[in-house]
Amino acid sequence: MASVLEQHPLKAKVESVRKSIQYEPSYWGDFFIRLSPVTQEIDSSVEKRVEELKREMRKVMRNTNEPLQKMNLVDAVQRLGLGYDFEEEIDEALKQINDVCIDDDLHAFALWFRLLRQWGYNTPSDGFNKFTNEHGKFNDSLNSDAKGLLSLYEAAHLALPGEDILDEAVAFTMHYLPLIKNNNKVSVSLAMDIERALYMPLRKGMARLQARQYISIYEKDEQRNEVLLELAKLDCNRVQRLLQKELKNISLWWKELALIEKLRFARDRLVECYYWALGVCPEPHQSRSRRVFTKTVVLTSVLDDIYDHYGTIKELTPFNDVIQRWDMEAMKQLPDYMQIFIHALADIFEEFEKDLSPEGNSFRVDYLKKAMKNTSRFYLQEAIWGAEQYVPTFEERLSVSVQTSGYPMLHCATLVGLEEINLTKEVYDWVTTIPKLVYSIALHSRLMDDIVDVKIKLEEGQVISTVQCYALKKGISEQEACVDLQKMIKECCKTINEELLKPSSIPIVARKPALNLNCVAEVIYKSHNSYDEPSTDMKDNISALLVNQVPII
Ligand SMILES: CC(C)=CCC/C(C)=C/COP(=O)(O)OP(=O)(O)O
Repeated sequence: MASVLEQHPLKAKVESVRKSIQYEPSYWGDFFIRLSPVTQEIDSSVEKRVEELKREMRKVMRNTNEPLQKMNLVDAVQRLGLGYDFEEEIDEALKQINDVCIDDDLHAFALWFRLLRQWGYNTPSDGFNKFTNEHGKFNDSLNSDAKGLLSLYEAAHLALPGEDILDEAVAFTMHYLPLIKNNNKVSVSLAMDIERALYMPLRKGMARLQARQYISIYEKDEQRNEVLLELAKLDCNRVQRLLQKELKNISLWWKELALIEKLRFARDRLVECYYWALGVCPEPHQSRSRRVFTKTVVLTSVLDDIYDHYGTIKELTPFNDVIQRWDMEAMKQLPDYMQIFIHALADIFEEFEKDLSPEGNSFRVDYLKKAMKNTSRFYLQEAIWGAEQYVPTFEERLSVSVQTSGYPMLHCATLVGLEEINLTKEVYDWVTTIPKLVYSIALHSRLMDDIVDVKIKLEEGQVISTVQCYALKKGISEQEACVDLQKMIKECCKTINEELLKPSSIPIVARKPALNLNCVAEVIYKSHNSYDEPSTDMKDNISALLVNQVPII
């Protein structure tokens, strides 16, 4: 069969130029390899104390009956990153809360709504009408209720498509929260929480990062539960030691592979990829998922650099053919750097197969292989468009760039590594067909990435982005296009919220990673492409999660 390039009418125009781009070297170098093993030893007395505190907390959760107290407790447990250990208690508490009629207190109602929606209940939003006037606007009398406003703001990020009242809630709270934050009647912890929320609402942040930040807020809260606070701190440090060990092993693999020493044009971002994995699979037991994810994404990053910057079109077409055929013999005709890459790729897939086959799950790896082939195919399409200076329509551009966001493949990679061994083929068929949920996270991350990159000058031979295609379609400036695309991003978030509600034939463990992938995109592409150029924020976040222990007293 003829390759995409040969079929293309503009083939004659393709003249290959090797582009070179200099990325910053890895900020972390060997840092995680050199971490001393003493700090990684999990102290058995800490383990013992953690178990005691957990037992104590289970009792507290079961014995708390007053609805608002119960809700505040569930919220604190989840926000402190301990939800994974109290699933049954939370489930039980939310079943009870679901049947309770919440009064006219804004904080209580908004918290009730958010906790239930987060847990997959399709709680109706019309209960917010009691806080609005006859024109559908929130009552200005609420503007001094700092806690209520914050809860309303957080709840509004759980909106489904068409829930205009929650758009109104975001606008209303975003107007008043910055004003009320500095009011001296607002407690220190509440002011800190408002500041955090305005920067990153709960629904959009990475769970472990938010847990680390919330420990610093919760310890200043006069109504804190001391048992819960101690547990959160010890657990955070304990999990950090486990993650350091995990990252050390992955870093040793990466060092031994020495891919970047051989392919100097590529980004060296192993630690950032692990941070990405930690955002998607935040629970301590999800070690295999993080490993599969990290190895897949770090090689995808190199693949992206081969297609975007280094490979010439003449090299890329046979390179893609070899990936499509997954034929290691056929790669001998390729340049050395491509052979080195393909070897590394084949090796990780072999490792995944070996890992999954004893539990009868090696079939999962076939799905990931297919997803990787797809990504390569679409990367090639972009490279060809770039070389030909082809200007796709917005719709054409989207059909490719949603795929090259990498998110459909990375969702699949997460499901490949998942520790739940009984996931059926139906789940993998589902993710591979790019259902609404996966499409929405892919579109969301693509648009976020392209919006932050819009200030970067197009390299010679690079295809124009979705932002530029949209601006051309509408006859508007790139800045105006960004405003419209931001609205599209908001709609994606609402669709994602909807797709995460119960019931579904796809278990929540397979859908939840989509939300987490979305949150990582929010954090990484917030104001800048912090994957390409790791920002101070990103370095600080990585240090908070993987380097600095929480002070215990
Ligand atoms: C989500 C994935 C796959 C992460 C791997 C690393 C990667 C390709 C990041 C995006 O880089 P970019 O901004 O250069 O991407 P693109 O070339 O698609 O614009």
